[in-house]
Amino acid sequence: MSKVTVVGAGNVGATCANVIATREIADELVLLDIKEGVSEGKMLDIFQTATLMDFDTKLTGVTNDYAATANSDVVVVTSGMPRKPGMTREELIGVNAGIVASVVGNILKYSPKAIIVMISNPMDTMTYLALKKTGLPKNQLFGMGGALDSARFKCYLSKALNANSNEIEGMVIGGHGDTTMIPLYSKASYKGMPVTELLSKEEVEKVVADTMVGGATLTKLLGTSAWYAPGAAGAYVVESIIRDQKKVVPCCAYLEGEYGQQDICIGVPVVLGKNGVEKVLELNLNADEKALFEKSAEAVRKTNAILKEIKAL
Ligand SMILES: NC(=O)c1ccc[n+]([C@@H]2O[C@H](COP(=O)([O-])OP(=O)(O)OC[C@H]3O[C@@H](n4cnc5c(N)ncnc54)[C@H](O)[C@@H]3O)[C@@H](O)[C@H]2O)c1
Ligand SMILES: O=C(O)C[C@H](O)C(=O)O
Repeated sequence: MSKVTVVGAGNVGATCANVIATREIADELVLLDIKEGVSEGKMLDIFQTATLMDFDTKLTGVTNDYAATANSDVVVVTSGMPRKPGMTREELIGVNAGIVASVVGNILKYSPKAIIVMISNPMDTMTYLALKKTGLPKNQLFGMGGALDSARFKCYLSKALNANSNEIEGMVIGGHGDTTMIPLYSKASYKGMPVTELLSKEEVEKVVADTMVGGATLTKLLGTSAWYAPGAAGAYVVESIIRDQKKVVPCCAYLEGEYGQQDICIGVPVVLGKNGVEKVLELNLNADEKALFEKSAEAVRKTNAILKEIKAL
């Protein structure tokens, strides 16, 4: 029997729960929020699609009742404020640091062995904060950003190539920020053909730029940040853990020397299985990509430093 909890029943949390339920990724699913009745209502609404969508995941919605989350195998943290148009993710640090710290403490009281997936923004820094606060081993807590950014990269590549996005390989590493993401176009391919041989330099540059501001573009269109792809990306990483699929997914993992970095959580390809982050894969980056990774890590470190200034760490 597998059990998953999603904390935060807002746009991303409820979408993630909906995908987990409809795809029957877990036997049991709990959704928790501090807003009275919201999780209960959303889970009842999802339950009422069971006969229409043909699934039988056991669903529970609770208001701040962590006892109901006990013995979860995986917990997804989506609680916190989303950005508004014109804001960066980093500006959310002050509000979200307190929320994330209290949520992970509560989760561990009832599910000390749960694999924790951080989604709240600024995600790289929230992952670092949660890891430092809890002292959990690095396999047990990581952040989701690269799965989403890579899905966006493949979406923009498919548009540029006029090709099926499922037949495109592509990965985004680095920080989950408008200026810190690194879409690895040199390694992206369509059916084994490098995209750099299929698109002009200008076309590739546009795909990269669009990917990096993928979240900001949607925030401008929607008035708040996106949820369908973020929620599905959350469910995707949960599935790899619950089903021990060993998928290679770029995730925000704690580095101890890999990619020349120490004491930082940042996006790199990892193997995701029942133990969470089971391995960090070291890609052979070219000189430009290495320089971009260093710059990205520097920016993430700058945001992490704010945690001390605001006394969150
Ligand atoms: N990492 C990513 O790829 C990614 C993608 C999308 C969104 N996000 C981030 O995810 C977060 C959620 O986004 P959203 O669009 O769902 O926002 P939202 O406002 O729709 O939902 C957030 C929910 O968190 C709840 N919440 C707040 N404090 C809580 C607490 N202490 N305990 C439990 N629940 C609490 C709120 O009541 C609300 O329902 C934001 O920080 C956003 O920036 C990250
Ligand atoms: O853009 C945001 O602020 C939310 C999220 O990080 C995203 O990329 O959709």
